[in-house]
Amino acid sequence: MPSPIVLVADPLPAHLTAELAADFDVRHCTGADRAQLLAAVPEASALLVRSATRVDQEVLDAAPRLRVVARAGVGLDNVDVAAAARAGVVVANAPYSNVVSVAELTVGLVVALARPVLPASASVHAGHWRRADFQGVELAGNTVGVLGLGKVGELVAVRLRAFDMRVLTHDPHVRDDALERTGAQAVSLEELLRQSDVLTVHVPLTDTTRGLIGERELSWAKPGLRLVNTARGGIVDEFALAQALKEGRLAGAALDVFEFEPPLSSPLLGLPGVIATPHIGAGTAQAQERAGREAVRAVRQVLTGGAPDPAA
Ligand SMILES: NC(=O)C1=CN([C@@H]2O[C@H](COP(=O)(O)OP(=O)(O)OC[C@H]3O[C@@H](n4cnc5c(N)ncnc54)[C@H](O)[C@@H]3O)[C@@H](O)[C@H]2O)C=CC1
Ligand SMILES: O=C(O)CCC(=O)C(=O)O
Repeated sequence: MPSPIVLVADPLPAHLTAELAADFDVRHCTGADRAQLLAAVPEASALLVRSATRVDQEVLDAAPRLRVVARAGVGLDNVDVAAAARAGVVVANAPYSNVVSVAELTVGLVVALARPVLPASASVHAGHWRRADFQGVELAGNTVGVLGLGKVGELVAVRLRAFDMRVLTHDPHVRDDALERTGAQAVSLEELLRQSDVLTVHVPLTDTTRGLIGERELSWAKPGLRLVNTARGGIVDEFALAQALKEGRLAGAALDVFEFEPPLSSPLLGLPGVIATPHIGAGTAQAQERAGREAVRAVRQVLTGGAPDPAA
């Protein structure tokens, strides 16, 4: 009997896909466009993705043999989980694989907004020595608002408490033990914006969180707010954010994620005070190894008939 086909649609560590190739027919279509994906998927029993490949009804309809979609990462907004369930396809993600990496990048971005490290470095490289141009603010004593006190939000809160920041949070499902571990105080979304010097976004992108931080919410912002989003584009309205930055109501923003990636037409690109990174929250060797390993394990479990771990 021919080996089941495992289609690798986004880049994963090569040694992990090589391990799978010992038992399955592993085929790669990383960097493929939509038409190439739709042409490759009909034979596949398993599909391995990260965040770039959209697995929607069209892909599922084109894949009658598909048994598992394994997401080497956390967010499942690129997978139509309900449609997969209807089609009897298991969806597995890697919920703890990269949360430390995302939290660490977030803290780095919070620091980089408070102290203008990036423009100062560019200036020195350009041959200048302008110490007075790069005055920042101390984080100690500032208030950070953590929007979404889940796995990443909690790690961020604990790390920023170590900077002597006061931590507020807004999360409709917040658990008491998370508040205890972080020392965060739960407030309404409006209070979070009114009181925070730094707002950091850690909610998933869903129908209810799309546009959660828009024009109205930014009108509540404490003057000089610095905003960090390492969760998903689409949660923060990019046009409303650009307007608030242009009007000087916000002091800066750091974004790892954009509504459309790459964000070629984002109003935020080129704005002073905006730090932009190319969705690298999970971009560490350790996170990629863990996420890839969990995804590969899920594929193996489903294709060999073991009980799969459900998506979290
Ligand atoms: N930049 C990157 O490379 C990465 C980004 N992410 C993003 O980070 C997000 C968060 O990850 P985790 O912390 O692991 O998820 P999680 O599921 O552990 O936590 C999310 C939290 O958001 C809360 N929440 C949901 N709706 C909310 C709302 N309307 N207002 C306030 N809080 C709300 C939930 O109650 C939960 O506590 C992921 O969904 C993913 O999109 C995750 C990994 C890598
Ligand atoms: O590295 C990736 O695929 C993106 C990570 C991510 O955004 C996630 O795990 O939700």
